[in-house]
Amino acid sequence: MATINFGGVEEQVVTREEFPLEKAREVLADEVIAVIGYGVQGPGQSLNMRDNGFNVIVGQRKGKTYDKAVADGWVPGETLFEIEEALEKGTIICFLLSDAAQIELWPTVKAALKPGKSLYFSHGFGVTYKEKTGIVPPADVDVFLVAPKGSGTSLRRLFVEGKGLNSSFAVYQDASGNARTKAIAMGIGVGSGYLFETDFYKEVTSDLTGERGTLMGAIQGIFAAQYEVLRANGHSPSEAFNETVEELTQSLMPLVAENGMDWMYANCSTTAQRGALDWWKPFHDATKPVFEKLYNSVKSQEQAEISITRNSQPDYREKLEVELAELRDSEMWRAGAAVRSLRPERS
Ligand SMILES: NC(=O)c1ccc[n+]([C@@H]2O[C@H](COP(=O)([O-])OP(=O)(O)OC[C@H]3O[C@@H](n4cnc5c(N)ncnc54)[C@H](O)[C@@H]3O)[C@@H](O)[C@H]2O)c1
Ligand SMILES: CC(C)(O)[C@@H](O)C(=O)O
Ligand SMILES: [Mg+2]
Ligand SMILES: [Mg+2]
Repeated sequence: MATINFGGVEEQVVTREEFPLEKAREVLADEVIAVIGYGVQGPGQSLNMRDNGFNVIVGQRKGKTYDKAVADGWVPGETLFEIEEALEKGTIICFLLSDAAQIELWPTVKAALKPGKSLYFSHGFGVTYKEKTGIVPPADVDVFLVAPKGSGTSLRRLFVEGKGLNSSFAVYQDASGNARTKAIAMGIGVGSGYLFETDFYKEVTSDLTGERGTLMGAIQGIFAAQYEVLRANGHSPSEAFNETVEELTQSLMPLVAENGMDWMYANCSTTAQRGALDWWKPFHDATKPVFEKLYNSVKSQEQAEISITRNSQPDYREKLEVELAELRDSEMWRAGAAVRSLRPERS
């Protein structure tokens, strides 16, 4: 473990220098890694591991997603199987169904978890909320997680570009005495940049907060609020969209990603810097109570309950699609589609 100073706090992280791909391949040399589910994380993780030289198979029920797996080069009967068959063949079971679907499939997965096998998650959800999910792994299997901090789509794209997402890892149960090493080897295998250690509870709590907060929920809320104010004051959709979203994603966030917030500020006018330095605090003060409410709702398991109940309904996909369509069909995001189509690289 390398000791890294994160803003004054020292943490131990695993880097690819100290745990190279070669070592990960050695650790997992005798394992058959069965990726169960081919939604978003399934393709990213399985393709990266396959390209990294691991022995990987995919388990996916028949349908559109199965066909996608075939198109991605997984071969039926050789590296692509029905879920039950993949569970049988795998020694490390990567449980990458949606969190709600994991509940339904758990009895089947549990039956396949013979002593000595490992159960791998990419979220702390299933076992942390075991009273709600019923996911209680047998005592004689290793249970660990690697949670890439980003979409499976980005995990794959960055890997192909020779880059990587950072991932957290955690061990829930160490039956073999080797669970932590296996978890790290899996983290390197799926294409992580560096790996930071956590536990299942902290992973699920921070993850649910982040995606409801700044990563997805809060950002849409703030975009919508500013766009509405600009529109109500006579600004055109293109002016409002450019000043709310397009400039952020195309110009300013890449600067933040490159070298931090002060670097982005420093590359804007002193007029902009003066205003931003004055206004970030009122935005902070206005939103902090909302973040506190959100964190408490995660902590009380209310968010887990909502997620399970809503995503277990037979028509949950259709209902999500209606809500996504509402976003897509809003004036702001329709303006966004028009703005994107006019980017020089797209025209
Ligand atoms: N989406 C991400 O990028 C992301 C990022 C980090 C962690 N995670 C975690 O990774 C895990 C997988 O998430 P995901 O977003 O890739 O999942 P997903 O919602 O894309 O679903 C994955 C698969 O589940 C299958 N499925 C759904 N219901 C099923 C059922 N009843 N029986 C059998 N198969 C069923 C689908 O066919 C699909 O292949 C979750 O624990 C999630 O929290 C996801
Ligand atoms: C990609 C995210 C938001 O980080 C992940 O947590 C998810 O649930 O999809
Ligand atoms: Mg999440
Ligand atoms: Mg996440």
